[in-house]
Amino acid sequence: MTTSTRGSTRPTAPDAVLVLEDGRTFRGRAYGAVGETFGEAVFSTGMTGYQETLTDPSYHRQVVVMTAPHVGNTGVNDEDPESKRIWVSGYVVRDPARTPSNWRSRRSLDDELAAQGVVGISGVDTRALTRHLRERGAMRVGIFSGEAVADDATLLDRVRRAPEMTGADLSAEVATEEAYVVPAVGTKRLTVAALDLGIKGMTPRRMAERGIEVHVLPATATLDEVYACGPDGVFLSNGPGDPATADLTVVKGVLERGTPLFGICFGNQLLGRALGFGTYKLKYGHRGINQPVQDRTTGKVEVTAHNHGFAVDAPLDRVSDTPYGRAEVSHVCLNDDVVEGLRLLDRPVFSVQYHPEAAAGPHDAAYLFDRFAELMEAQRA
Ligand SMILES: NC(=O)CC[C@H](N)C(=O)O
Repeated sequence: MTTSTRGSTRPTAPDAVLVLEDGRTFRGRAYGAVGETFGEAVFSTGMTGYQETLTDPSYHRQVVVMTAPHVGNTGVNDEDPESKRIWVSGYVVRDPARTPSNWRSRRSLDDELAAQGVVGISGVDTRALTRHLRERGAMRVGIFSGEAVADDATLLDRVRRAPEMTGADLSAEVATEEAYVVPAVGTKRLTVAALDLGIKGMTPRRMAERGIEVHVLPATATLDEVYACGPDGVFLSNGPGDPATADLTVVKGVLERGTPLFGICFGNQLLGRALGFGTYKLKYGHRGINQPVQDRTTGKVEVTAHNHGFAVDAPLDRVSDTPYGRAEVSHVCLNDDVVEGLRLLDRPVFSVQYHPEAAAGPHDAAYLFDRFAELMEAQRA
């Protein structure tokens, strides 16, 4: 490990080009690894927390455009990653830090991206690119640098042959292969079985801090495997891909048994589908750490972290009858009225579309982990 925090944004980095599937191109310099990459172009409005974004498994197969103009200022540390590696398939920034500076910094972001083989591009007018994605919607993209650069028509053809996000089944590609346990901090109060569909590291930690022992299970775990640890509750994690592709057998099995259930993001979408609601692709999604959400059970507004491109299609104005009892939309995004949470009225089951684990992000929604613990304790009593 190098302890140098000097910047290494190479003044001589090769030319790079970003090609969107609708034919628009942006030119810049290679940032991180030199080569080529493909994915879905999405933008994140977070001004801090780039390490948490890069290592969130939900970003698998997405090329993330940062709207904050300066990226990499605090370098890369060993404490903030949300998983063992960077998952974004590409990274787009305007003006990378030349000299990262922070007491925790170990390396520059440029070096880290290169070491992990992540192709990026800098020097892009990310404002223009973001406005384009807002108007036209998230779409496929390719980044090409060094020897991968060719004429625009050839590159465009390759972008158009890359797989789409709609219909992508990706959880098993990012989830743990082996089950593991995150022990409770202090006295153990409860046990949770957490289905890893692309879980962020902070999520089991937030539960552990509340005296919960978390058994993290592979995405492919069966219902018997979920119940093998004798859980007080079941957790459905965030994750990449299209929720319409997910197998709902375990979720439905948990709902039938009436076990307390909490889901985040992909987990909210799976719960929604198990209840009989549809999911659909948003035009350009919500990504960032400054999204206003209202908790309709208390009326309170919270500022929250988001990363979702799909959403649940459930009525905002009435209670719905589902195979598992009455359900309602518990949280809503104040920017666009997108469903941000669901809850059952007759069973200890709820979920949110955003990220109460707050890594990185505001901590307004931490109460949801307390709510989960209270539901499990009430069920036990
Ligand atoms: N963070 C997540 O869990 C994302 C869920 C899903 N892949 C989406 O884009 O909506």
